[in-house]
Amino acid sequence: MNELKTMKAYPFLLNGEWKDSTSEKLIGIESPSGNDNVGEVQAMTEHEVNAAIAGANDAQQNWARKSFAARAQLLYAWAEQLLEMKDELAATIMKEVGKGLASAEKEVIRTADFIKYTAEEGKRLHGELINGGSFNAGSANKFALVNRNPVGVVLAISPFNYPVNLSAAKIAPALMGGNAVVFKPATQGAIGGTLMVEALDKAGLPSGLVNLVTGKGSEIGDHLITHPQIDLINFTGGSKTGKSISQKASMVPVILELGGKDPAIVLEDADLDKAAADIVSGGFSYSGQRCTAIKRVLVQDETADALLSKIKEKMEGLKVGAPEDNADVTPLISSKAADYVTGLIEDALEKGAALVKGNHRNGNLIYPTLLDGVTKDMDVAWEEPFGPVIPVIRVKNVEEAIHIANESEYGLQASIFTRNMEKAIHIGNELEVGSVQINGKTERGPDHFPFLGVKSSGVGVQGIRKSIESMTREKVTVLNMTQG
Ligand SMILES: NC(=O)c1ccc[n+]([C@@H]2O[C@H](COP(=O)([O-])OP(=O)(O)OC[C@H]3O[C@@H](n4cnc5c(N)ncnc54)[C@H](O)[C@@H]3O)[C@@H](O)[C@H]2O)c1
Repeated sequence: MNELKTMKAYPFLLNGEWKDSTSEKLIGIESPSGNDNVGEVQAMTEHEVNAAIAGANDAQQNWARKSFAARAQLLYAWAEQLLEMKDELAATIMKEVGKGLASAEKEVIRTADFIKYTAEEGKRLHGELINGGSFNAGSANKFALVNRNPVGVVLAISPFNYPVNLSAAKIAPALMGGNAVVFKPATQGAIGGTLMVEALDKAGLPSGLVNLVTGKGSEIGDHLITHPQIDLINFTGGSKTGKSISQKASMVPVILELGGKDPAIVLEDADLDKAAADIVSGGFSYSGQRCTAIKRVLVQDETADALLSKIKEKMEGLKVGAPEDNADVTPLISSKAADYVTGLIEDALEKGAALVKGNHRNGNLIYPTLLDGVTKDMDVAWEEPFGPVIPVIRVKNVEEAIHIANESEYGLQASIFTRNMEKAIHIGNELEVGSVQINGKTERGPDHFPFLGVKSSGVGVQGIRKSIESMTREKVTVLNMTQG
């Protein structure tokens, strides 16, 4: 494994061995700035994918018999190894997905914390004993022992934007629950994913318990998700892919974390400085390439001018440039992604939106862009840009803000900025989203909070305890006591 670091073509881990694919096909990974080849990963064959799933299935039998304490030991060791590899991992995340170096380092540290907390939380997963007599007197001689059992082999498919964190956020709870994992990282993000698995391997991973599958999702995705030995699919990515997975994975449970169009609803009594600061960091950090980025602002007309001028002012503080320089706004993941964002901006401007700031492009780097006067006929009012553009939609009143917020196909999170807590809670109750943030930006975490999306934003619940629960199932054993 020592040679892994110096190789440009990264191998995959199959049943305890690091291998090159017999396909002899490699997938090149370019940095988002487009001027650096970060490395290559293997395009695995269907035969190799089958071996990965079969190996995981075999390894799971032994692992399921291990105590929670023994499973936790592997996770602690994994977290240690990740921290030892922090610099290498952070540099890889930076180059591969164009994230500022400091944020990339934070991603690694947060991941190690996540894994350790998962080990702790897993050890506290106690079963339950239910007395039948609480339903009716005739059942008083029955006791249900309710235990949590693994589902079997979990297929973990992760997106590019947090290639280490969102992958470990599937793998660690799955392992703690007694499952084996077949892990398919996003193509861009696959090197970070590979190094993360290397850390797990160094930590003493039993052979086959986590197998790494690399290749293009569009080529091997269907084969993976319809494989009969996959027992649960845990997917994070775009809503289109997620929906197609849920349709094809017939009778196999799915957990889907998908796209979002999180609104920030700003009322006239809000602390506008706080709202503007949160909108700027929530909308533009990592160039808006976050599922929970603020992706539209709904503001009452009489407050809009003051809010816009504060947002504009705070945008001056954003650093735009290279991930190596810790910029907040860096080149987008691909030219296709940048073209998409440019198209949304152009459509809005053609239809009469006012450009407050930005709309400047250099390669895949799009400068933070603020649009005022966005109306419902513009694509940017509804589509997820996954880029640094914030559309501001002016509304007459709170009811209109709630209506437009709920008209979206997405329902991940929403922010409400107001000093009136009762009003905030009322609005929050009306919003069709998984989480509401009162006086704060939309964001994932802390990682032990439940995390979910509704409508096209997802199915199932994650968050450390919830993730373990979502990837295990209850098993009920009924003791029928002899009456007497
Ligand atoms: N809700 C959340 O928690 C959350 C978190 C991060 C990202 N996201 C969403 O992810 C998207 C951005 O990530 P992305 O561009 O990597 O998403 P994507 O859907 O393009 O890819 C996600 C993963 O799916 C794989 N994939 C592609 N086609 C597949 C197929 N047919 N079958 C199986 N797998 C396939 C990809 O290789 C990758 O590993 C955004 O929409 C964002 O909102 C959501």
